[in-house]
Amino acid sequence: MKHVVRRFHASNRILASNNVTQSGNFERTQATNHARQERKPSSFIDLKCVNAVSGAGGNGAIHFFKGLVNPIGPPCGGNGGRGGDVYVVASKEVTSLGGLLNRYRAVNGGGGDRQNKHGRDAPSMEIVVPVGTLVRQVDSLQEIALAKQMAMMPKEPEDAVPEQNAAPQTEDEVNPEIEEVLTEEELEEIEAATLAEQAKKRELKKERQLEFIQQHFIFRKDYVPHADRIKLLRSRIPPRLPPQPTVHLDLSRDGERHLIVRGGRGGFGNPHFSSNEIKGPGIASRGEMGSSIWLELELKTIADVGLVGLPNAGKSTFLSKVTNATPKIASYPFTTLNPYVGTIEYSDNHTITIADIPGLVAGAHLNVGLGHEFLRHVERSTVLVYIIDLGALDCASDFRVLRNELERYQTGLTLKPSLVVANKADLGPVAKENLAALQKEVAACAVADGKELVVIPVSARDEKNVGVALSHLRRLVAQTKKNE
Ligand SMILES: Nc1nc2c(ncn2[C@@H]2O[C@H](COP(=O)(O)OP(=O)(O)OP(=O)(O)O)[C@@H](O)[C@H]2O)c(=O)[nH]1
Ligand SMILES: [Mg+2]
Repeated sequence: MKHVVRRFHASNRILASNNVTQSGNFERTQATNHARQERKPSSFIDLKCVNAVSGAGGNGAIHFFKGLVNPIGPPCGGNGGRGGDVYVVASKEVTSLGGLLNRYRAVNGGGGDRQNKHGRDAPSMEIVVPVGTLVRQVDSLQEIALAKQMAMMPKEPEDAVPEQNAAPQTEDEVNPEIEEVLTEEELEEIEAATLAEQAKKRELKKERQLEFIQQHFIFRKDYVPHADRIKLLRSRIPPRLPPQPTVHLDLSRDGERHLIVRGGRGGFGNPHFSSNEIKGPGIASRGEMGSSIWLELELKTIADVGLVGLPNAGKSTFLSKVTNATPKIASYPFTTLNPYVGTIEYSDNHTITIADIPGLVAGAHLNVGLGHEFLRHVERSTVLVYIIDLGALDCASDFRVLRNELERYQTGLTLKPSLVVANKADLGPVAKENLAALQKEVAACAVADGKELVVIPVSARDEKNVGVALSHLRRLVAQTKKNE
């Protein structure tokens, strides 16, 4: 049998300090400490938040051809280039989110130049993620904090009566009592003050308008546009593009590529603004700003088969015998700390991918052991394989524990087409006795679910009966895919 393997990087999965102990459960004691000491920190990460920022467009330029006759010739400022887009790409060459940066910032577009030279368009930037990554747009941390703050702010009582604003008095409606009291000079002073106030307001409005215009346009040195030009320029501001839809992607194919944030458009050089009225425009437009969004990336392995079992049941041994994956195998629990994916290659070159994940224990949903977060890696498997240790004290109870944890992770997960591999069948009479008890329990579950559930005794270590399990797996995967 030929084997091809896709392997996740070694893990630095955080061994969350978890001292929860329940009777009958594994405690994360010496065994896990052992595993922790033996493993060097590495980069397996299956959940990550990244910030994607597109590049700003380049500014348009203000230039004029200079001739011998005419020192200020026709306008020749080039347009600005486009800012870089940010894409997300799925690649089977990448197996973890561990290598991703926290921020992806695309380059800004180049500015325009003299002699109608346009700025260069910036290259796009790619966030390369493993196949099986889910990409969701989320609020930035600041936005989440702000929303929380707003929610905590006391609301205005509904029955509060709004303050009655007295209608402004016009000149003719001056309170007669005041008129009686104020002298003519005093009234003139008030009038002058009001006029000054109004002039100040007008000035302020003009300043604001200019500021707004300057956000979109660049002017030749010392040029301050008049009110009519400001009005004209306002009408020349390019309309905004429709907002991009919220990002929500499931990257399941190798090479899949999606636009995440669009780069800003480049600004126009001054020739764009020449017209019959304006022959030598000292104006160019600025490039559009880039956009920034936050993405939550979650890796959920897509394999045909997902192996689930208690620690030490022999999942990694099984994987190592049916593929050429080389997971660590040892006689202490929690040897496997991050998912592995291997490929079973049948003699007719048919292939099936199979994912081994860290062991589950009772209470994994409460973060006992390594927790049940790793189940995201079998969630999307076509078929589940329960690996049960026939040397354990109570195999039937082990099977119940596994099913319970699967259901707690995701309701209905146990209804997936499944196979029970009763491992360590080489252990003699104990194994035989346990196998009978397990078969009884599995049969009861199969009846309750109305599903076919077969138990295949194997010895992964001695490679006994493994071929039967593989044939059964192939049939189950094919059948399920056909029905989908
Ligand atoms: N007797 C016997 N021992 C086995 C068999 N399969 C695995 N083992 C032993 O069981 C122990 C655990 O095997 P692993 O494959 O590391 O178990 P695991 O389920 O991957 O364990 P975790 O990664 O800790 O969850 C090792 O000492 C293996 O040699 C088998 O078929 N028979
Ligand atoms: Mg293992």
